[in-house]
Amino acid sequence: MNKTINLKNEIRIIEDFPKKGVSFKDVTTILKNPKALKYTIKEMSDYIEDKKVDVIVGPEARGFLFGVPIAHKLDLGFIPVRKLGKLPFKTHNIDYDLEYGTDKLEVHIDGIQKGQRVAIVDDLLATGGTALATSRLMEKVGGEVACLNFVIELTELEGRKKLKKYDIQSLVNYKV
Ligand SMILES: O=P(O)(O)OC[C@H]1O[C@H](OP(=O)(O)OP(=O)(O)O)[C@H](O)[C@@H]1O
Ligand SMILES: Nc1ncnc2[nH]cnc12
Repeated sequence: MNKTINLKNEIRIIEDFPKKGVSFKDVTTILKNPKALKYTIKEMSDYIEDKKVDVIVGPEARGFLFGVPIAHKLDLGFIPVRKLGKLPFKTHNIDYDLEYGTDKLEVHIDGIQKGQRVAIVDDLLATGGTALATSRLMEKVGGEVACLNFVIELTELEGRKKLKKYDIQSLVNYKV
């Protein structure tokens, strides 16, 4: 049954959101469709299962939506990476580039144990800034990035160029 799904048909495109010129890929239409959701979680979990991963990591906010069910399916824990000031306990942080200026991503100091292999899960790879910062944060705290897993990749934004040293999975590609 899973094999009959064409995931692209389950992603809603909204032009000019959140600003003119952006073709927004809306994954809420995957989340509300049980077959599409099951297919997505299975495909990503199957990939991660072979990589000897100890923990699933997901950047705020849409990384949580896919990261937690994948962690549950693989009997692993989930560690959130959040924007500055959102995590309640002590944190390690890293700077990352935004369109204008920089921001910080944080993880709890007891989130990742030294030597743990992590899979970083997010809904979408665009410029790769979020994935690169999350990967560097994992390495800074002693983790090893086993793979990066995305539902969607926007190929013309060339996120992969920033992430050459990592093993990357994406289920669906668009140019932008
Ligand atoms: O490859 P990049 O250029 O870094 O873009 C991809 C990131 O952008 C989106 O998150 P966003 O920062 O909009 O946060 P949100 O999930 O909290 O809306 C998306 O969910 C990825 O995390
Ligand atoms: N085009 C896009 N659609 C959805 N999320 C995004 N994050 C960065 N670019 C995006």
